[in-house]
Amino acid sequence: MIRVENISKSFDGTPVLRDLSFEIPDGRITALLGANGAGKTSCLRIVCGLLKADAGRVLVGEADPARDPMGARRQLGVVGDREGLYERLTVREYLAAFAQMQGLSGSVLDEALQAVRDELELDTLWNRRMKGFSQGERMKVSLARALVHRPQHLILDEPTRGLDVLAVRLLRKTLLRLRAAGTTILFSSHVMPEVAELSDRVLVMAKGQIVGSGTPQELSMETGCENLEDSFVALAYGRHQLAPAEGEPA
Ligand SMILES: Nc1ncnc2c1ncn2[C@@H]1O[C@H](COP(=O)(O)OP(=O)(O)OP(=O)(O)O)[C@@H](O)[C@H]1O
Repeated sequence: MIRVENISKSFDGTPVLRDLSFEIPDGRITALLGANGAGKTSCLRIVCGLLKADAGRVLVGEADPARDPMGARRQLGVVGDREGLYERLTVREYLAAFAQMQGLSGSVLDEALQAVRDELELDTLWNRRMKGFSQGERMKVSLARALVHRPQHLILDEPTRGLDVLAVRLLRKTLLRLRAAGTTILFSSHVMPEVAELSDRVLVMAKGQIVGSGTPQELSMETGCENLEDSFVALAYGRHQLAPAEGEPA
């Protein structure tokens, strides 16, 4: 379980996260939705221990990333939205280095590498240097890196951005398999059909606060809207934004 308790964060005196609290249960896929600038990435970076909150506390399992970064990192896999890869390394070398940093060695390391190679269909990329990798290839490597140490918790910031259909399907299949195995999954996205299809629970964020949470169906009932996109607009921007644009059918 991931628990966020009363987190606040400001940049240069401007509040970005305001007394934010929520829980992410095990064995479920939770989506974090919010407008551009709502604070999703800042929130995820705090959960991962990459950014320090001004106030409040996070628990990843039993570990607080601010006080016990190594303990939290062992239980966390992270797929960020703007990360770089070490382009001179082959995929195998890169994943082996990360797995070693997580304390894996010997036959355990070899088995972990083989497992992500098979699961993420990395055979043809395995011994290639990563320079020039396409967006989809980079996503596969990022996901493999996040999963190589079999973490209980997985955090993904806009994981499908720029991916083609097959890459999205592979990601979706992987997330569903991890959910079935009990993994705690939190991802941010702007793609409503994907969120509606994949997530058990949705958190809607606006101006650094949670303004709605529940299953997509619960959010529809709460807002009286037919679909997740309209529910999101009503919660995040206000119902007046649901009025049809000029030229659109009412
Ligand atoms: N390091 C920083 N320094 C100053 N301001 C920052 C910093 N990081 C984020 N911000 C600001 O905090 C606000 C929230 O940004 P954040 O990236 O968390 O939003 P987001 O919901 O992930 O947005 P998007 O959907 O556009 O990626 C924005 O106004 C952003 O400009």
